[in-house]
Parts: sequence; structure tokens; C-alpha cells
Amino acid sequence: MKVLKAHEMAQADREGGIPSLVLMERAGLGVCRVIREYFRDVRKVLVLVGKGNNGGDGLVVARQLHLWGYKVDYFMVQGEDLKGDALTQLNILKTIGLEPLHQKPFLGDYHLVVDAIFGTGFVPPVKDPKVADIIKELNDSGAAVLSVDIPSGLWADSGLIFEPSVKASATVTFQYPKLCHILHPAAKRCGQLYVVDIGIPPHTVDKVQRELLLKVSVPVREKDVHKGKMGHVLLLGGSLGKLGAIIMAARAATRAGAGLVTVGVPKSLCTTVHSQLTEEMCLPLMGEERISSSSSHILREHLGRFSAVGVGMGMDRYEDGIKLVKFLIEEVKVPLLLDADGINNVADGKLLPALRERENPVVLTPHVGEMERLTSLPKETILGSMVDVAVDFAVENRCYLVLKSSRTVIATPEGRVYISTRGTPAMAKGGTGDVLAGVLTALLGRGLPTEEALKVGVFLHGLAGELAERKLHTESVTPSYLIECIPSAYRMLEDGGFDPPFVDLY
Ligand SMILES: NC(=O)C1=CN([C@@H]2O[C@H](COP(=O)(O)OP(=O)(O)OC[C@H]3O[C@@H](n4cnc5c(N)ncnc54)[C@H](O)[C@@H]3O)[C@@H](O)[C@H]2O)[C@H](O)CC1
Ligand SMILES: [K+]
Repeated sequence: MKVLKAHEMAQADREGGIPSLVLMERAGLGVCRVIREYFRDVRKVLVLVGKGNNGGDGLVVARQLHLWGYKVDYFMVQGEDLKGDALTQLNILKTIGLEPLHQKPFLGDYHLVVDAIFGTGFVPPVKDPKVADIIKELNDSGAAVLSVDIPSGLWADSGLIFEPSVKASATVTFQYPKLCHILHPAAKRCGQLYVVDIGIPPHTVDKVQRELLLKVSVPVREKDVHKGKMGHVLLLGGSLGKLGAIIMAARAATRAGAGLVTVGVPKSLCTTVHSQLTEEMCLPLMGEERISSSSSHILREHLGRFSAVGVGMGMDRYEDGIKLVKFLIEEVKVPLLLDADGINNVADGKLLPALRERENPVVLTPHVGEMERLTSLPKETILGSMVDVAVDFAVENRCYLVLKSSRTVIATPEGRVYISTRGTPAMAKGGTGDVLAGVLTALLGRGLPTEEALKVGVFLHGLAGELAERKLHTESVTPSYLIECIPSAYRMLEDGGFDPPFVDLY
């Protein structure tokens, strides 16, 4: 399912050829259906109406609910000076004898307040103090609020929360979700999301290259495979005090299906690694407490054996590490994934130009802090504009980017974007990123096209987290347990059975 920005939705409206008044009718009716179906105890409704087309939708809601026998009041928050379709709707209501309230209503009198003040045409902040007061009062009232299209005061194109903005119990949007419905923290203001079909034909969004990952396919394992065909991945990292990261990545790679997994760490740390890993092998490298760049001759000798290389988990940030990462960017010909300190060393060493030179684009899997180091953008900007930041970076630096936060954004060098809502707050714990790096390297190593490997791996990792949370407790999930949930996550991928991120009313 595509995820749109406001101007893309407006363009789709125009290109679809359906008259705007018809769309408004369908939108309003869609909201009423949600109320009838999902808010069954509601009989008394207040609609707060703005002066744009979002308000027009609200007027349709008022009319239709009235015709269905609900007790409905509506209040014109910005006055009655409407234009176009919204004015037409106001006139229809007046024709059937339903006049607006002339005084600000008492919110406690209603079972449900429908917020139709601002929609996708709104750009924050709210300028009119009277409207700002109503939004604040609504939030303080504790009333159940259903927002039409987007909670008024949010900006459709952003994951940031702007104040004041409505805290909705539910939001009904039209045809496609918008960025504010999906990205955090704004998505938290939307409550339960419903997406209703208003008949806009799909060709109108052909050019939008932004998708919400709703499912992925489990990679096929042919009957006649042997371990050599399932990929041999090399994971490089681990340093004194940070060996767990590379151990978890290795275990995750095995669980995700890699045929063979080799871990490259300084020779002195091999015994410890071996004591923790059974199925995986160790490649002893140069360096005492962390891998030294003088390992390059050993690596050069062995690189031909591997089908993918993952670098950086527990690696440490150090001058010589920058040299090592640069060597790998230049010499590794198979898919190369950089995570954690692999990314930090790219940032510290200003190695981005080297990424652009690679024939086979590299995969970077930063969390927001690492992305901050890579781009020098403030965290707040990265979080609120995850999608734009990720895609701009991936295109400019000709790489694949997996930007990790409570949502994960995958961006390709061609400018395609996939957003995953899978996962849980239980995964906010050191080590879950190492698990993801292992899973992704395994999927790259078995020969899946990079884009597919990233989609499958991110989704699978999120599902494993959800399963781990269900079996344990939100507070108690460990990355090691997450790895143990990868098998059931694969099963869940095959059988379905996971909750969709919104109610799809097609
Ligand atoms: N396909 C669809 O999704 C359909 C959507 N519909 C609805 O139309 C709105 C978008 O309508 P639009 O008239 O473009 O804008 P809004 O109603 O969102 O209201 C904006 C309104 O407020 C003014 N304004 C803008 N910024 C500010 C500000 N900072 N402070 C105060 N006022 C501001 C602006 O000038 C407008 O007057 C969409 O969300 C849907 O609900 C269609 O009805 C059906 C098809
Ligand atoms: K609204």
C-alpha cells in the first residue's frame, strides 16, 4: 500500500477524473460507516467543522448521521464563510433544516466528537487563537474523538507533532495513509487508523515510490540445495568488551537461514567467540582488542569464499578501523552491509565518496544517532522526516539505507522507499540492531536481490520482536530471545496471522 504526501493525494484526486463533490460524499459516507460499524454505542455526535474541504467532509458526516437517526450537532469553528464544495454541503444541510450551533458547545454532552477542522490542506501551526483554544479544550475534555482524514493541527507530510493538534481516538483517512499516520511520534495522535476506499483509481499514484510494507514473501529454499548454495556470510566486528554484538549477529544469521557463517575477530578473542558459538566458524584476524587494518592481507586471501559481508557489530570506533572499513568498501565485491561502528567509522572517516564508487551499492543500517553522525542533521529532523532523509541520503550516496527507529525505513539508490511498522517498543534494547544486521547479511548472502532481502529481513525481525513480546513481557525481551523467535516469525510470515497496521475498508 502506498503512503502519500498531501500534494500527491491532491494530484490523485484531480487525475482520477471523479468530481470533487462526489469524492467528498464518498469520504463523508466512509466516516459514517466507520462510526456505525465500530462505534456502536454512539448516538449523540458533535461535528467540529473547519472552512476547507475537510470541513466539507464533516458536513456530509453531519447530514448522513442525521438521516440515519443520530442526534447530531455541528459547530462552524472558523465561521460560515465557506467556498466551493464545502459551501454546497453547508447549503444542503440548511435546506434540510439542520442549522449550525451558534455557540460553542459543551463537549461533555456528546458520545463522540468528529474533528473535521483541518485536513491535508493545513500547514502548521494553527494561526487562529480561537481554533487553537478549541483544539486544546477538546484534548482536555477526555471526549472520544474521531478525526476526519488527519487529526487537526498535524501536518500530513510529517511524523512530527505540532501543537496544538487533536489527540484522536481514531482517524478515518481516504484511499491511502499519509506520512503522519505512519511515522512516529505523529502516528500516536491518530489513534486507531481506518483507511476507506473512496474510488480513486490506482494509476493516479503510479509515480509515488513510497510503500508501507504490509507483508513479504518467505524466500524459497529449493529442494536440492546444499549449504554452499545457502550463502556463506562473513561477519566482521567484535572488540574487547563488545563481543556479544558479533556473537548475536552470527546466531541471528544462522537462524535466518545462512548456509555457513564465519565470524572475523582478533585472534586473541577467537576462543571466547568459539565458546559461545557452535554452528558458526571463526576467522582469526590481526589486532589485540579490536581488528587492525593489517588484517587486510588475510581478508584479501579469504574474501572470495563469502557471498555477503556484514561489518561493524561491536567493532569500536578508531582511526585504524576507518582504514579497515575503507579497505572493505573498496575490496568486497559481494553485498556489503555496514552497521553500528561500521557506520560510525564511515562517518568519522568521511568515507561517503567511497560508497558512491562501489559497483554493488552498500547497505547501511543506522539508527537515528548513527544517521545524525552520517548526515550532521539534528535528531529531531531525522525522526520527523525519516522518509525524506532516508531517500535523499540513499539516492545521493548511491546506497541502500535501512533507517531504524520505532518505524524502519528502507530506501534504495533509485529512490524507492518501504516503511515497516512491524516491531514493538520491547525491541528498544541494546543488541536488537546486531540481530537485524545478522538477519540481513544472511538474506543477502543467499542471493536474494538486495531490495527483497531488506524487505524480508526488516519485516521478519519486527515480527520476531512482536512474538518475543507476546511470549515474555515488554520489559523483558532480550535480543538473544529475539533470535529464538525468528523460526516462529518465519512461520507467521507463511501463515499470516499478524495484525495489520490499520483497518482496511476496501
Ligand atoms: N481524496 C481525498 O483525500 C479527499 C479529501 N477531501 C478532504 O479535503 C481535505 C483537504 O481539503 P483542503 O480544502 O485542501 O484543506 P483543509 O480542509 O485541510 O483545510 C485547510 C483550511 O485551513 C486553512 N489553513 C491552512 N493552514 C492554516 C493554518 N495554519 N491556520 C489556519 N488555517 C489554515 C486553509 O486555507 C484551508 O481553508 C482532505 O483532508 C479531506 O478531508 C475531499 O473532501 C474528498 C477527497
Ligand atoms: K481533521
